[in-house]
Amino acid sequence: MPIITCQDIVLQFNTEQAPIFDHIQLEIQEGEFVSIIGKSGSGKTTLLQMIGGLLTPTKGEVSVLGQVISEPPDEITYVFQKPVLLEWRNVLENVLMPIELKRKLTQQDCDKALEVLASVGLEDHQKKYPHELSGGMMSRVTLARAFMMEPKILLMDEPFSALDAMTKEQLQLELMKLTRKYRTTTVFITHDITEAAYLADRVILLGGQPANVMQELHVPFIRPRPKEIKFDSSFIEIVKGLHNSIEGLGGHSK
Ligand SMILES: Nc1ncnc2c1ncn2[C@@H]1O[C@H](COP(=O)(O)OP(=O)(O)OP(=O)(O)O)[C@@H](O)[C@H]1O
Repeated sequence: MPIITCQDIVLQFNTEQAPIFDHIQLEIQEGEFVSIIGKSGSGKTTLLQMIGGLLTPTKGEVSVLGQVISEPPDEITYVFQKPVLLEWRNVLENVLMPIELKRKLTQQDCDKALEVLASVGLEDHQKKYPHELSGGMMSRVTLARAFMMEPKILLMDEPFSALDAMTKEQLQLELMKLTRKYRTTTVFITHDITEAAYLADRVILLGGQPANVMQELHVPFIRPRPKEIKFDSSFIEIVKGLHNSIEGLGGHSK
């Protein structure tokens, strides 16, 4: 059984506007890493919000673990483009926050937080406050906090788009390791086609008006992947193919 199912999704924000989606059908399997690409305005964020239970479709259903959802399910954690950290809490306290919102902290929680911080290279920065961190470090804290809850499903909306190329590459590797370690099903929005193909088992291209899935492409390399695969000729062919598919759709590129 798929862990996420979008069945015949239509979404209309208001009656004066045309629908955004045209009966979208989508299934995501447990443990799968799916990247969503598409031109600006093609509905990537809106689709992610529906999967996350933040928006309800006008027609059709979104199911998570076999249950039709009407609110954000507990199994889902969201990571946004801009790191959202509490300024008055240090790195460790920010990472522990989702647990604290649910229950009293234990020593095991602190040990776990330190372990997750170590896996994103922040073991020596746990006492720092957000204003003392670089953009890449803030993204790492956000990643650590997301994995602290060991979410079954992680929804990520352009999480690395504001980072420089080297930091982005490092975070891609860390994300790949963490999703494997915790067997996290991940849906990842990006405008970076190389990033989409590098991280994902499957790339989904949204397009059209109203939008639908225009192409689904399985990336035939075992994960986790070394970063050098980006220079492999068969990988480059995949990226080129996706690029041409997006170009072929018309509309605005970002
Ligand atoms: N709250 C809203 N009310 C009305 N229309 C909306 C609303 N939110 C989004 N839209 C419209 O839905 C469409 C899809 O928007 P969405 O933000 O999902 O696209 P996107 O592919 O994520 O874009 P980008 O790549 O620029 O972030 C756009 O035409 C947008 O104007």
